[in-house]
Amino acid sequence: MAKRQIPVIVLAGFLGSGKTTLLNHLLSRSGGSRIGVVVNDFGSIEIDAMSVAGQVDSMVSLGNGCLCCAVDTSELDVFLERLARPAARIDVIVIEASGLAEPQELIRMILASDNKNIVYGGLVEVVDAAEFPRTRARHPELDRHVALADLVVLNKADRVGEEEHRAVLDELGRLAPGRAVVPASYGRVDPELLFDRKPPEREEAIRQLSFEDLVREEECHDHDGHLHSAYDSVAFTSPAPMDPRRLMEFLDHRPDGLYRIKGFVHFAVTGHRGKRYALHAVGDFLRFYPAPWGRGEERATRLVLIGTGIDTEALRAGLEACRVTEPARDAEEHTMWGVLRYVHA
Ligand SMILES: Nc1nc2c(ncn2[C@@H]2O[C@H](COP(=O)(O)OP(=O)(O)OP(=O)(O)O)[C@@H](O)[C@H]2O)c(=O)[nH]1
Repeated sequence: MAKRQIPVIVLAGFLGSGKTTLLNHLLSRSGGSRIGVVVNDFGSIEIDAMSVAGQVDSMVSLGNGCLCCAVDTSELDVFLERLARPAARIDVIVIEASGLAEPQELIRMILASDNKNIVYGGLVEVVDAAEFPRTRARHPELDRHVALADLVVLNKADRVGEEEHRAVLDELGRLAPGRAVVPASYGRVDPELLFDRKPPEREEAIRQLSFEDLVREEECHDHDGHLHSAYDSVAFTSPAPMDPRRLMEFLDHRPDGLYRIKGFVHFAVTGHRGKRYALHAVGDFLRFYPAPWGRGEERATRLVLIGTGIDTEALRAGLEACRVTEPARDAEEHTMWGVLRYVHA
């Protein structure tokens, strides 16, 4: 009997659309299936790797740079090999691309892989319902990403009204005719949609795509047209706690081009020292998510800022100015009020 090949699914979507959230949902709802995960961060701190729940033995992380350019087929193969070895007992592999990756490059790499144990399993494109019209206007290449998708997840349905939702759905229908578009909130899709999707016509579509992609391989290695070529990132780490008021001042005045912030913040404030504040900014959206620090986890702030036309040195200096450098007692609780405004969903 032929050995079953492990499907490799590419999970893509623009910065902050909800890929890690969807991945965590899949991991928590995988039932008996074992999911191998490859995460890829644009910044040099592996925030995504730290945000993927409970993955230790079946996750590999490729930090610093988009997978589509920073890694070539043979390097990706090494990681896929690790996950696809029989001892790992993996049923499906999900590659979470960075929010600025070119999905077609990843697909091309998977199709060009020498690994006989894996097979390309499709592209899932996550779309942020609230941001899509604006993001698309700035990055028309997103239309192409949506058009390549086998499944489009229209995420953050909770953030838009009925009319806006319908308009984005219609637009996606035009961009990816005949493709499944699944509305979701917090990435809560039925895992069956991803793991068990093999209608015959899809295989044909993939074959055509592979041919085109491989023929265009040379052109594709000119990365100037890639989404990430216009973006810069700042990675900031500080063992010193952050001053909540100064940090809020910094966040409230973040420049327009600074589209995405993610990571964890350490505050030395009475009643909050034991909490790791996950921070997410996506466009105008800003949220903190407090959760206890892990046992033995180093208390430090680790942030990645990603944007276009940003002054990276000024941003770094701005964050450095938020550090509490003088050793003192914990700050009083009311200094956290500005942060707490952004805690509830
Ligand atoms: N309101 C709302 N927020 C969501 C939803 N899905 C994700 N988020 C929030 O959006 C932010 C970004 O989510 P992530 O899952 O980190 O997005 P991502 O695509 O992995 O981000 P990058 O890796 O930076 O590209 C987080 O604050 C999430 O909690 C949703 O359906 N509704």
